[in-house]
Amino acid sequence: MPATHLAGPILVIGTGLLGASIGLGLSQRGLSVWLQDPSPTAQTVAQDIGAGRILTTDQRLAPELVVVGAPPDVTAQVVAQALLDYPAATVLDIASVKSSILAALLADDRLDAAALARYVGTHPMAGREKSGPAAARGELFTSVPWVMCSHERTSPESLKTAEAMAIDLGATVSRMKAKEHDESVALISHFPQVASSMIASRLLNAPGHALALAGNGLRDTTRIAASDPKLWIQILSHNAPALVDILHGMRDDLGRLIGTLEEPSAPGALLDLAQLMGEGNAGHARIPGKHGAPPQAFALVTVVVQDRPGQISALLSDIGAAGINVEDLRMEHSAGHQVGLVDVSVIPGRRQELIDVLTALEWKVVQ
Ligand SMILES: NC(=O)c1ccc[n+]([C@@H]2O[C@H](COP(=O)([O-])OP(=O)(O)OC[C@H]3O[C@@H](n4cnc5c(N)ncnc54)[C@H](O)[C@@H]3O)[C@@H](O)[C@H]2O)c1
Ligand SMILES: O=C(O)C(=O)C[C@]1(C(=O)O)C=C[C@@H](O)C=C1
Repeated sequence: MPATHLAGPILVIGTGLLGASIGLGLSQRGLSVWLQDPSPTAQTVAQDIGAGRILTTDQRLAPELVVVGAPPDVTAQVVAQALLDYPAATVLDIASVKSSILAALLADDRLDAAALARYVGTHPMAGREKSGPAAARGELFTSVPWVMCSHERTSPESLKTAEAMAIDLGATVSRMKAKEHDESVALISHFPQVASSMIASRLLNAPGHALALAGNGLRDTTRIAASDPKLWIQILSHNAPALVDILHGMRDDLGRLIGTLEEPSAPGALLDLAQLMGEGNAGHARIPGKHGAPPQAFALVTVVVQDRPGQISALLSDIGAAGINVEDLRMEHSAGHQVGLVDVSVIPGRRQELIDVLTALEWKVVQ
């Protein structure tokens, strides 16, 4: 069983995708996890998948840590109640926005300095375009950034407990003030969500024969357009000012692009397009790799697999048996074909060895 830095018990309030994933990950580490959600279905499914045990109303608990996994709109209220109900516990939330929740807690006159000292606002930079506990994954947080937004009154002990949980779940901890966090995620999370939704909304009236041609370009840019609108209207409205600044910049770029494409043979038009694409290349190259490694730090090996059950696990077990760590994995299916392409990312020093091992085992490696 993996080591843990926590003692438990831990209470997760709000057992949807994120809450149940946290419960699952901590339970897998042998910690005692309790679950609570106003939706009886959400807490039962979370319990059924192994995220912990449902806390009944007559049970008394003295948790070391309370994790609030509720939607942003109600997070401050649930955190405040948990601080009052569990006077010895650290209480953290994982909502995607931080300033509005902190402001509501600081303004809550039921909470004294000692209570506020036990609150830590946090945000794991991991999720899925699905919601609810059925989509939960214990390993969701492996190698992802987890931001700690302590405030002026947060006690060092509570910050340490919150960080211990993130570390236990395999995340990389970083620290930021709430405002700096909200401005950062407006750019790297909330704007991409809006852009993806806007691209996908162009497809509403697309003819079937055009959609039939959809490849990975469209799939890559629209995966998160399937995200839950109920959650995102809360996130976007709580972080509106930071997002509006970015959208103004995007509007300027779009205006420039439209102007250029309206007269593509005008002098300088192609240079303008090249500049726009080049700026995109440069921005993309700045996205860090896994573990905060420099971009493109991993080497890619592409393997052809038959489209039948057990192929991926057979491939992964062959790679594991060779003692090579898989840093990332992507699968591509070609419509109508009986094969798929699996992109395996490994550290560059082991790429050739992986190709040799897989080729010897008669896997078809695309060179
Ligand atoms: N989905 C993501 O990708 C992602 C990633 C990082 C952080 N977050 C944040 O995590 C939180 C949960 O998101 P999710 O994706 O798990 O949503 P979800 O819809 O899957 O789960 C939310 C759960 O909260 C419960 N809930 C509703 N009102 C509640 C209340 N008053 N008290 C307690 N529980 C309540 C719901 O019944 C539901 O089970 C949100 O604040 C979100 O901003 C989401
Ligand atoms: O990968 C996804 O599907 C996500 O929605 C993840 C994502 C992100 O933008 O990276 C979305 C919102 C959360 O607040 C944190 C993470």
